[in-house]
Amino acid sequence: MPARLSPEARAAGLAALPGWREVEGRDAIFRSFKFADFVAAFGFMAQVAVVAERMNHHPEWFNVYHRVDVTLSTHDAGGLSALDLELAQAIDRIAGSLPPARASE
Ligand SMILES: C[C@H](O)[C@H](O)[C@H]1CNC2=NC(N)=NC(=O)C2=N1
Repeated sequence: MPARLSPEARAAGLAALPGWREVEGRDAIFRSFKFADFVAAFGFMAQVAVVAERMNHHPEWFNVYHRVDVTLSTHDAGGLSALDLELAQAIDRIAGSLPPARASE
């Protein structure tokens, strides 16, 4: 069973994930992504799904058109664990490998 991060580990982990923010009133982190279009957003979700399944650690997410909102927390630990930091890093790598949304969007 994954353990919740200590305050020090949490602070260090979040410092290494500048695109993510803490969720108000919940021990979780959040990031919103925008992609070139719906197919790119879905391709992102498909790639993340493979990593999440391999880790047995799954995101809470919402998709509308080219946007994907991702929330990470470890349900079994009741808050943030190292698995969330690891999955967030993997998610950022996948998102960074895809074409970004046009600046106007
Ligand atoms: C039974 C299964 O291994 C557990 O429910 C796993 C699945 N994926 C999970 N994902 C997340 N985010 N938190 C969990 O505690 C978790 N637990």
